Amino acid sequence: MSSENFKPSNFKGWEPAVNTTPLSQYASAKILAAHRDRLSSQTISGLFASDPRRAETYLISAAGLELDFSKNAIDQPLLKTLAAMAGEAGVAEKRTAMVAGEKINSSENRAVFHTALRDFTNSDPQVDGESIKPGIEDVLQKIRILTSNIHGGKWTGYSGKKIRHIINIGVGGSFLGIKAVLDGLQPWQRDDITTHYIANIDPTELHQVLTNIDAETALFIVASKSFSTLETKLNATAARSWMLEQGVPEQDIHRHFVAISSNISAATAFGIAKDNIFPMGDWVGGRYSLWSAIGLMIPLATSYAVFERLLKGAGAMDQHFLTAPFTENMPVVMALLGIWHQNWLGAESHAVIPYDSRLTTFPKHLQQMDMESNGKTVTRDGEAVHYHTGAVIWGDVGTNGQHAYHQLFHQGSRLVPIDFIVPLQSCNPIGAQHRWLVAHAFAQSQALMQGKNLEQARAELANKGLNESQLESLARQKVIPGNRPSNMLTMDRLTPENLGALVALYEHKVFVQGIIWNLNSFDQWGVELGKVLGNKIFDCLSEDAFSDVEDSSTNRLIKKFKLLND
Ligand SMILES: O=P(O)(O)OC[C@H]1O[C@](O)(CO)[C@@H](O)[C@@H]1O
Repeated sequence: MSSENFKPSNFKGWEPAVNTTPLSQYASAKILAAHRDRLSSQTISGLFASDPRRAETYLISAAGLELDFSKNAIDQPLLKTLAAMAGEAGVAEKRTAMVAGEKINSSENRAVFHTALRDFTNSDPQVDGESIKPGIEDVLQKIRILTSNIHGGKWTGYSGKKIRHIINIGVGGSFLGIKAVLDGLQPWQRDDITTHYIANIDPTELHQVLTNIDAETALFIVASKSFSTLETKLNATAARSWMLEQGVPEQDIHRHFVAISSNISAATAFGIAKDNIFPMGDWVGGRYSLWSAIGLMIPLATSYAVFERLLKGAGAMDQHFLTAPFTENMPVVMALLGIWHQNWLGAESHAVIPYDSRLTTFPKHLQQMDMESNGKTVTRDGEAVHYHTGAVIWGDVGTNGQHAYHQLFHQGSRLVPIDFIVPLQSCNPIGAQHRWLVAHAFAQSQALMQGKNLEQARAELANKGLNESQLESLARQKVIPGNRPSNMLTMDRLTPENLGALVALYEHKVFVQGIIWNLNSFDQWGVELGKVLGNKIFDCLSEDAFSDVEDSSTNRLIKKFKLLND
């Protein structure tokens, strides 16, 4: 499907004008359409054949990462035009505004300043004319002290035993980033601490964690920027009750609960001791908050030094993002390629496939970071968009995917651009396993590009001795179109620094795309309606008599639930 076929007006109540040129507010968009026509007669393999230096030309190194984007159907004129569009959209100006602490989250009137949390330069980040550096340093110091006290046994549970189980209670941005990072930091995790997560409101999750910990050695971290998230509040209340049931004296419960929030009064009202609350500024967005005190579990499960290395890696990517020209800027180039694929070539999703088991949760973190940021259809100025915005982000680790959905990548009818993420050295080398893993990653991107034509398929089958009539139909089924784009993102090893840079890379990619699509990437009004209706339906499920909600399907479901549960 090309973008021209996208007809949002098929959806009632959401009828923006459909423009035949996507992003036509930019002069460069018209030229991009011409580039698409020009390049439609080329293949990626053909571009390699005509340029022996292609692999070096379409390569960016920054902050320990290397992006090889040569296996995309792009050339220099196209790249320059895409970069010009970023210029027209005001990416540079917005980038400056972000790191100047301006309130670019206009609908919530907030600054977007997660970069200040990992800024190890001599700059003085300010919000509302006030330096936020002293506050950042105070919180880091508080984290450092708690980490040292827990590891050193100075902070113990009520019975004097060392803390052995740390449980993060938080959801969305107060969960996914922490889990993605801690999975990545597995070689740096302490042996004497086990980490657990309670995110979902599903009681099964709570049950599974509570049956695997021991109250005397448990520390719960209630992570909630707003301290109003239903899931987190309910789970924290349940965990508190469970601790009391296990015999933790009420007066000692504070030794088992800490919280992170920008809503100190709500955390205090919940019963968290004031000294145990780690504040965060409202200038940190939830999905960008792992760098703040929300990431507390990271140093607790590893060490403060590792947390700092993670921050420094992200800071190095920030510096690259802030200074490199657009055509040599890793997040900008990834953002532009994404927009090219979504808006000009009709891709609807984007797959992220890490070839490292430690990055299993990373695509999930990206789903929140990207889809909650750019899953929008109204511009910053309240106008309906006339183009596709955020892609469906998905993925899982290779090689598992090769035995599942990679078939669709190779022969499916949809275009799915892919980021392969490959650490070139393993932290857990066993035999030739890692060499095989990397071989498969490289082979996937090569196969996607090269494909297999009918002649090749015929020749293969003829070699196997198939006769003409058997051969023809089978050969067609074995054709692999090829010419499918992918990025190869490599690093020497998955170190704390490289992991920090990787997460920051995608944050900036999402930022750039949001600017070009003219969205406010920092609010999430879409999730609110479900919360409101959830409250209403909860009342219906709980009350003896309930007045019908608007549709008969939901009414029937409510009645069925009540029949089974009341
Ligand atoms: O940290 P909080 O305030 O509990 O919010 C959790 C998550 O809920 C959301 O607001 C919406 O689902 C996310 O943006 C956020 O990360």
